Amino acid sequence: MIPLLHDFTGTTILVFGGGTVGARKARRFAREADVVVVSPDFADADFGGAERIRAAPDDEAVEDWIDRTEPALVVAATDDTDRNAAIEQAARDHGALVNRTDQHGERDPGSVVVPATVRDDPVVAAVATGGTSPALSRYLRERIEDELTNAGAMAELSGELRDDLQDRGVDPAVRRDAVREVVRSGRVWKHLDSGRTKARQVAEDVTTAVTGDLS
Ligand SMILES: C[C@@]1(CC(=O)O)c2cc3[nH]c(cc4nc(cc5[nH]c(cc(n2)[C@H]1CCC(=O)O)[C@@](C)(CC(=O)O)[C@@H]5CCC(=O)O)C(CC(=O)O)=C4CCC(=O)O)c(CCC(=O)O)c3CC(=O)O
Ligand SMILES: NC(=O)C1=CN([C@@H]2O[C@H](COP(=O)(O)OP(=O)(O)OC[C@H]3O[C@@H](n4cnc5c(N)ncnc54)[C@H](O)[C@@H]3O)[C@@H](O)[C@H]2O)C=CC1
Repeated sequence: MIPLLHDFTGTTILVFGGGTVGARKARRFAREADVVVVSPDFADADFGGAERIRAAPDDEAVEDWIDRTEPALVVAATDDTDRNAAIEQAARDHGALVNRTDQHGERDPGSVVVPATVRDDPVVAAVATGGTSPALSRYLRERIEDELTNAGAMAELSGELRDDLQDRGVDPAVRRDAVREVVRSGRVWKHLDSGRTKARQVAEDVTTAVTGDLS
């Protein structure tokens, strides 16, 4: 399985099942999508501000919910395997992506897996185990969390320098070397701890060492 990134901004995501698993997925997706959770009852958990609707849809009602909400992704997180299978089929029939939470192993196209995720925006890292050991995904996610400290700031800083070099017409090969040096520079990383202004100065010194003085 190959991880891809998907932008769900402006879409609706429909979750069936209000247990701890439904809550975790709702939280995950509510950061950028409008999430609707349909379930006869709800765990005492954080649903990330998702809209909660109390209902216990049968297979036909599942189809109605999907028709009505036109979701980009449907999450099947009920505790009923047959119902989850019907939810998967209905999502497919509607051309939506589907996340079966009660299965692991091979998947058909359009059936997606949710990895463990670490963020320091705009940087994101994901861990999955091919469904073999979600507990390990979680543990590895915890272990790499610290690795991403300041990665977001580094992405923004090196992105700005990349744009600057592009604007100044620097040759692509030189530009690439300069940006590579910046993201690998221990000094730039160190200064990101204490603020962006100094880090930017140090990063500019690093790029100038590669490009020569362009002024
Ligand atoms: C296939 C997949 C489908 C999907 O949900 O997309 C799936 C399926 C199943 N999970 C089960 C169990 C657990 N899942 C977790 C945790 C997470 N599960 C997540 C993803 C995935 N879970 C996908 C594969 C990802 C991969 O490839 O690794 C994470 C990473 C992402 C998220 O959910 O947000 C999130 C950690 C988030 C974080 O902390 O960062 C824990 C750990 C815990 O709770 O502490 C346990 C208990 C321990 C254990 O079993 O490992 C069961 C068995 C249920 C049963 O026993 O009946 C099934 C069904 C089955 O395996 O058949
Ligand atoms: N993917 C993952 O990360 C994990 C998946 N699982 C699997 O996920 C499923 C859900 O796990 P939990 O949240 O712990 O279970 P749970 O039993 O706490 O929650 C299931 C929820 O589904 C609701 N439900 C039942 N029929 C429904 C219907 N027709 N429509 C909508 N909602 C309905 C129930 O009322 C309940 O609120 C289980 O099948 C379990 O095997 C379990 C742990 C982790």
